[in-house]
Amino acid sequence: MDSWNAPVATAPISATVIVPGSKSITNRAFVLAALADGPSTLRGVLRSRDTDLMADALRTMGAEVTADATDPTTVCVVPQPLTGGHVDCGLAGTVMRFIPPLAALADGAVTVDGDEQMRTRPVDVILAALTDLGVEIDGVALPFTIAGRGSARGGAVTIDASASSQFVSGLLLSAARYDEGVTVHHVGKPVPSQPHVEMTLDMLRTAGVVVDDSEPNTWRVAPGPIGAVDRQIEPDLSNAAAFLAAAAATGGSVSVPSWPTHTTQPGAQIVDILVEMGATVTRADSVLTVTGPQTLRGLTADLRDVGELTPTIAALCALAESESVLSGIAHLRGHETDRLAALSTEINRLGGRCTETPDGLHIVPAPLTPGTWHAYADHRMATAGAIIGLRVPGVAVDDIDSTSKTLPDFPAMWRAIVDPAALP
Ligand SMILES: O=C(O)C1=C[C@@H](OP(=O)(O)O)[C@@H](O)[C@H](O)C1
Ligand SMILES: C=C(OP(=O)(O)O)C(=O)O
Repeated sequence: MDSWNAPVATAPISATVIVPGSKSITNRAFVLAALADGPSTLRGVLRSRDTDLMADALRTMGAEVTADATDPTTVCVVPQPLTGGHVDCGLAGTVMRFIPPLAALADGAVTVDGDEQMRTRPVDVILAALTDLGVEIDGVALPFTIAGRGSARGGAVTIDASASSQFVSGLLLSAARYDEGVTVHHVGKPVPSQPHVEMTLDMLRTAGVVVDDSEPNTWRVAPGPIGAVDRQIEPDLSNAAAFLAAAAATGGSVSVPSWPTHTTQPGAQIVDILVEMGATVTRADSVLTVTGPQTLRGLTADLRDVGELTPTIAALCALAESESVLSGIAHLRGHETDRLAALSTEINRLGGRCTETPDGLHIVPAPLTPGTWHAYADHRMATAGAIIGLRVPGVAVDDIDSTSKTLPDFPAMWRAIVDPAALP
């Protein structure tokens, strides 16, 4: 694989970026549509490795998932009786954690496997929960097999979801189709990425599912139909964050149209974080614009709710003029790669000063030097390298293609904002 020379910003970046649909909303919408009481139309769907894997998984299990011939981001999903099959989850946490509860409703065995690197990402909690709910499963890690029986009993289950909010979301998304519904009770350290759980609840309610979340750490989904929807998917705000960070890093301005007024996406919180680091933000109609400061400040923040923003934020912290303490993100050790180890190794490789703490990172200003930035097959590590490369000449990202996990056009989009004159 060829390494990619990160383009250097020779002037403050000034750009407008059209950001494709949200990975998290797309993959939830796919699951709900496959379980719904009629055909759904999803518009503004993200087309990327993670979302195409989800579409393939549902097709394998019998659902009709068809992209519009002229607009691949408009997808029609027609539910069909679910059957067994083989599912590849790649490196997509949403596929590995959202498919097993749905597979329990299939008539036949569903085997699930994924990338080599996926085998170390936690999945045992959701498999144990399904076993408690009466589902027969062979395996506690990838590859595993769910013995779908065409229906599942459901009931109440207690889990420790501190390693991933996706354990909760996965169980809730299919829960209405279980005979007794499903009640999930969490015990243990706090559930990370709470906005992603809110996103699940919000999308279930939009589909007419009755969910009770009135007790802390307990979610009750009543049995019943899941309504078909015609849904416009919001831009992916965590992907948008990398482009807004380019404005923050270079003292430039980046605008993102169609920024939602209300959203459950944790990526929206990048705006407050960039303001904390010295940026200014304006909004005109639906266009959000971030303008970077002359001097980027370090950040002290608990990122538990917004863990997936960490690589983007850490890249900015490595460029900042004061120290940063990022906490609440021990669970990132189970993301696409151990992100705390990866970020500290790569920042230090370029001459930076970053140390891992038990639940985060401590980053101290230091001049950065040229070198190779390793992505570890992690899309957000790759974009973090690109952000640092804006300000540090000679940074090469070893695997920029890993960005295809959620944003296949990233290299061209990045080139377009840094060096618009070079466009064909
Ligand atoms: O439900 C979702 O769509 C996601 C939940 C979060 O996972 P964790 O709770 O495992 O961090 C987030 O990091 C991931 O990118 C997407
Ligand atoms: C943690 C992430 O992804 P996944 O859905 O694979 O968990 C992410 O996109 O930052």
